[in-house]
Amino acid sequence: MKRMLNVGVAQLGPIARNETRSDVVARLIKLLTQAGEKGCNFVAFPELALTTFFPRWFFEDGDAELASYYEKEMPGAETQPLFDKAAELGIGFYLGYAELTTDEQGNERRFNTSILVDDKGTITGKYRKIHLPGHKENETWRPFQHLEKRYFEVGDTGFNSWDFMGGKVGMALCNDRRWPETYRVMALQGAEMIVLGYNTPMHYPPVPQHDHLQGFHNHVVMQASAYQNGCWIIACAKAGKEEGCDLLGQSCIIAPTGEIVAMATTVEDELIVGECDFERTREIKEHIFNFDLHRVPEEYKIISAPKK
Ligand SMILES: NC(=O)N[C@@H](C(=O)O)c1ccc(O)cc1
Repeated sequence: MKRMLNVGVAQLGPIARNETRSDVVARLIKLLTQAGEKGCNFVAFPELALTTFFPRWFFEDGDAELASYYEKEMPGAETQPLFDKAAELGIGFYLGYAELTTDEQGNERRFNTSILVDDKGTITGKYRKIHLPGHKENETWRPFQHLEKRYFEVGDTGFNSWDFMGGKVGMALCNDRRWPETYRVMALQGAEMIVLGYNTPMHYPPVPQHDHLQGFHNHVVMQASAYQNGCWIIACAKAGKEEGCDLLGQSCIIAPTGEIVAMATTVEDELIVGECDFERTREIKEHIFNFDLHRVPEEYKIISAPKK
């Protein structure tokens, strides 16, 4: 049997602050249906795909609006229709959302989370974002905030690779994609495809002279990482002008050679598709980056030493 995913990347345009979950889920279902018509059996949605990107605003702890952005169950009442439609169409998917959970001690925990759902509608894998960008306190000098470090804990799942729909698939979220370790830790577990969603502001307040490089940095890290790890990379943006903040588009499918094989051309809801053959990872994994033959981990120890 061919080990292949027909991938749809369902880029989203902006989600307004007052848009309801049900309205957003209707947009996701529309893209999912288009993907089905194009023969896809897997669809990637963005990071925090169910609401506006709320870390751009400062909220006091306990604020009701802040609380409204987290999912207490997955699927919940508003997301169940997405799971139902995907299972009906036989499409697996990746979805990012804000997760609120209660641990065994009764403490509330908040994570920036993604899941892999298979073509039968079963949640196969969960990932909680590890590289949280931004800051914790209200920094009023910024034109907008980036309070992921306030609203989420560092993920406790680690980077994993799941047996998923014929291949080995891993997950990451947004800022994780800038870090080489993200991909290498998954590739060392055999990952053949890494799926990730992102919300990337075009304006980077601490170093604005890099604003024009957002698109370049997005692709340079992912193309190099696809090649260096012999993986497909599926990258899905939430894009466009969201509540006054410009977000990068350029959602893409990157082959294990590092080549971009499909890319979004708008900053709106847009589906791009590509055939991803897991066997193509062998062109890289068995040759130039054959880890067993050519890696020299004895020389890399400093990378995993604890921070001073
Ligand atoms: N949602 C994200 O993880 N976005 C990040 C990224 O694009 O890597 C990011 C990084 C630094 C910032 O100051 C703001 C946003």
